[in-house]
Amino acid sequence: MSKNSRISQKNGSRGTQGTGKYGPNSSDQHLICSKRLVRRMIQLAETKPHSLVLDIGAGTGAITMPLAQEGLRVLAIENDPAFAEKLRRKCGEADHIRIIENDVLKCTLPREPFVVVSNIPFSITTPILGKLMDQPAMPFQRAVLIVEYGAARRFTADPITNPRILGWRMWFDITFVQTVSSVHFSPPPRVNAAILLISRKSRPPVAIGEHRRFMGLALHALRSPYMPVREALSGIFTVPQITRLTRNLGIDRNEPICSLNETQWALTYDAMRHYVDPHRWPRVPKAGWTT
Ligand SMILES: C[S@@+](CC[C@H](N)C(=O)[O-])C[C@H]1O[C@@H](n2cnc3c(N)ncnc32)[C@H](O)[C@@H]1O
Repeated sequence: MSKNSRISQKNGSRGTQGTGKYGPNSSDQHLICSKRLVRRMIQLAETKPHSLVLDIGAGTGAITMPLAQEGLRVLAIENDPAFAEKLRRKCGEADHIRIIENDVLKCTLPREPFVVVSNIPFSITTPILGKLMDQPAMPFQRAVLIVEYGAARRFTADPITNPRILGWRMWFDITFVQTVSSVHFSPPPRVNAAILLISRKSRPPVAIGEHRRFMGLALHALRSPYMPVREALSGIFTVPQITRLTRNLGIDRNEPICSLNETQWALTYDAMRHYVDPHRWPRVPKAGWTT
């Protein structure tokens, strides 16, 4: 594995197999105990031979080991010292598995294309997804993740009311694959889980180079998601421009702004770029913004 491929919480019941109650993740250690579930996840990842695959929150290797057996290059990230040590012992000298004992949120992601197959710690689901998708220019390609059921529903729901999720869904397809019963984990979490599939859009409706400016529009327009389109866009477009735009979008000016789908957002962004004076464009958010 190249040097460049370095990887520069609150619910569920308490786990007891890692550092346990004195460790960093005592409520986040629900280990997979179903080989069939792991096989399904690997199948959904559609990796190519020698793909670089990240296992975020690798635990004792329920996903890492089968990934390595497929001949894939695996980067296993685990911040519990006891789990990391168990994993190191299991992996032995395997040179295509690299273990990073660190907090995933402090790691630098690889600079080469990579895939993620993980049963992630539920309590940091949003920060992990943000790390993967807030900067779509990064080489992250695809993820098969076990997340909490409610989170999987939230990230795939329509209408999209949250600008950060809109930003993710403009460049990535996010799909709810299936519910996963809590009996497939040890100890079982209090809630069911789900498989979430994320894949980079091959033809995103807005170019990657426009991402920050698009986020300016999304943050401004969705500041109050159920506001009528005519009001939400009034600081940017003139009244005649809004009339023309809503006609082109095939919607009523009084519909809530959150009712726009990804294609309609792209058309709105395009109209702003072409017909609106730049001094009326919403401010571009600073690097590191989140909502
Ligand atoms: C749900 S368990 C999954 C373990 C293993 N992948 C499995 O499926 O059996 C989540 C794992 O993430 C680890 N973890 C929690 N917070 C973390 C963080 N900030 N950075 C890295 N690993 C973390 C926990 O120690 C735990 O091993």
